[in-house]
Amino acid sequence: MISIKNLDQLYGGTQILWGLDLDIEPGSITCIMGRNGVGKTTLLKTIMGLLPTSNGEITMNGVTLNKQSAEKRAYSGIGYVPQGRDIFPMLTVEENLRIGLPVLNKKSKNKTNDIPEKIFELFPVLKDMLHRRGGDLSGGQQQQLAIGRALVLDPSVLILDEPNEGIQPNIVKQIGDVILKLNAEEGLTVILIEQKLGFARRVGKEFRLMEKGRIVAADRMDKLNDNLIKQYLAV
Ligand SMILES: Nc1ncnc2c1ncn2[C@@H]1O[C@H](COP(=O)(O)OP(=O)(O)OP(=O)(O)O)[C@@H](O)[C@H]1O
Repeated sequence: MISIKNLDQLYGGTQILWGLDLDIEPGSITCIMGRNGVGKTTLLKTIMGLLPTSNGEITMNGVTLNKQSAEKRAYSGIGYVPQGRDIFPMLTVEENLRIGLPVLNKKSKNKTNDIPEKIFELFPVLKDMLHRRGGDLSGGQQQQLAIGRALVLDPSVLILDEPNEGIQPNIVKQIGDVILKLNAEEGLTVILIEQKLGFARRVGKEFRLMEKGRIVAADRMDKLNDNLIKQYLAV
């Protein structure tokens, strides 16, 4: 479904991604893993169109994304939850969630002013906190809001950049449960950067290990062995 071929990415004169190849199958949950600074976030931002594609090709369902804006990619069904969440702190939870409605309405025949009930079923806390400002929520609640906001767009692919960074274990568990449920029940394709091995093993079906801007190992999650961990993940 998403296919990346020979992708280079540079910041100014510094090359970060080097001829990177990556295939993401529909309905998969793929953990992108690797030490700090290997280019994981840069890869996700390039898939999302937040960085221009320097060289190489990114396609989704056979359509080339290279020249499409991030907004167009969101319309095409790619949801993105950035590192650090990026919710609007001065807007209420409801206002944060409503931001996705114009995209949803453009995609579907049934126009709505209502936030899909599904979001509140997945994250009940968002209903309880509907009128609170985003900035007043805890870190874990903000992460749930950021994921909820991405899901309002009804994406077919959800991209998450370290969703569990700095979040308490019970909310990490809930986020994992939501990812597994959406994947099992709706076939949602998920790509996430994950540093926590336990979470990656529980939720991920596939792994891709990165080093120095390249994918250096790719397999099913049950094949992530101690040698690979030692070589590419241990610090
Ligand atoms: N806007 C930028 N301008 C210049 N260099 C950047 C920029 N953003 C990231 N870099 C550099 O690109 C390299 C890859 O960064 P990136 O954030 O993609 O890595 P990462 O694997 O996601 O790391 P982490 O696990 O620490 O988030 C790093 O050396 C980083 O310093």
